[in-house]
Amino acid sequence: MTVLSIDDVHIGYGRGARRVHAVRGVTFEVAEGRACGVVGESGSGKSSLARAVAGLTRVDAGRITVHGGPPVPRPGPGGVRMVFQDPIRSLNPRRRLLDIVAEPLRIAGTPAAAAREAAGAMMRDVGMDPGDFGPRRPADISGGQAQRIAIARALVAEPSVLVADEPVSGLDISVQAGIVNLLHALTSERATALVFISHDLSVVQTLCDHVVVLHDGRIEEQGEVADVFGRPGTDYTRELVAAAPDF
Ligand SMILES: Nc1ncnc2c1ncn2[C@@H]1O[C@H](COP(=O)(O)OP(=O)(O)OP(=O)(O)O)[C@@H](O)[C@H]1O
Repeated sequence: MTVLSIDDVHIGYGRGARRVHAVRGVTFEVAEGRACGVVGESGSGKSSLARAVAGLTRVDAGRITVHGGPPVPRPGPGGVRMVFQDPIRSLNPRRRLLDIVAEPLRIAGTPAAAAREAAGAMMRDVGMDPGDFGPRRPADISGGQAQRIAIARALVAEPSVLVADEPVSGLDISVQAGIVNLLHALTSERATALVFISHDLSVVQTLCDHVVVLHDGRIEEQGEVADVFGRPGTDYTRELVAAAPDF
């Protein structure tokens, strides 16, 4: 079943001669439990699209819907949550990790004790023992552990869509695979639609079913990952594939 629908979306910044058309008529869909990669060179519009899917950037034209309604950046029906490139900066440095993971549930009105219990279970799901890590603060953990906490916080209130914007780019190579496997396991188990923004084609190939190639804000091509990367249909995609190390 289609969860996320992006229909002829346009996003621009600024006015007049300085106007930048960041996204120009992008259309694609993501079904439940499926992962869609969005790739393209720097400035191709990936982050603008990601933020719009999360309801954080206004769309100038076209429509983004989650289960038929507008995306909302909070828990509940139509909920879309994001994880970002810099996990430590995305976590409140003053709060304990268990409280950080519990916060979306508290916002959604879950009583404190139930929220803490669910947050503890979610921490276990991302491989962080709540007894050990729950009382710690973001400064006490590594980047990979912080990304696990950010993923736990994003998924604890069961959003319909998770948008991950370069979630492993800032991490040590040795911890990247663990985070990618975790994203795959958690989103497919929960039937969460995943939009995965990355410049790393090999990570997209591991994680995603479908891929959308963006070029200057337009879709260059899209399709099943094996087809697009295995038999690129355009010179732009061919160059992206050729430029990818270890590919
Ligand atoms: N807040 C903004 N104000 C003005 N222009 C912006 C803003 N955000 C993005 N842009 C411009 O929109 C275009 C697309 O940027 P965007 O960040 O979406 O691309 P990207 O593919 O995510 O790039 P990167 O990989 O470098 O993050 C670029 O030309 C960028 O300069």
